[in-house]
Amino acid sequence: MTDTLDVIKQQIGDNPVLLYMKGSPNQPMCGFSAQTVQAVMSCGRRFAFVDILQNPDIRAELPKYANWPTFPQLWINGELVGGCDIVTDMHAKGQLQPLIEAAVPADEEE
Ligand SMILES: N[C@@H](CCC(=O)N[C@@H](CS)C(=O)NCC(=O)O)C(=O)O
Ligand code: FES
Repeated sequence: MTDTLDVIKQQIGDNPVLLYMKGSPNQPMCGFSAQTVQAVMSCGRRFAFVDILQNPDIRAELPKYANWPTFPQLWINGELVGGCDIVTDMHAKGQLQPLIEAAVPADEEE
């Protein structure tokens, strides 16, 4: 349990933009994850992801740590932004792009 929490904290701390999702960006395994990853990808910056279907321990522990019951979860700069509803809404309002651009400056891209 403690180990899983350490892994989660490290992932969140190490990655300025991190998406916990079902499946992968190229092969999302749920419509909520598909919509969310599409919004994140459209912002054109590199981001990390964790497939929680491949990591049942994280699937079990993260909702408690995050105080957020479902997936996907988008974390930016160590803070939970939200799930599919919030992320797609922010994207529609033009609020997601500036947030991601600020977290991952273009000149840090490879
Ligand atoms: N309204 C939610 C939809 C996400 C959702 O309902 N996710 C469910 C089904 S994919 C979930 O993660 N359930 C817990 C689980 O599968 O571990 C959002 O905005 O993210
Ligand atoms: S896996 Fe069934 S709604 Fe996401």
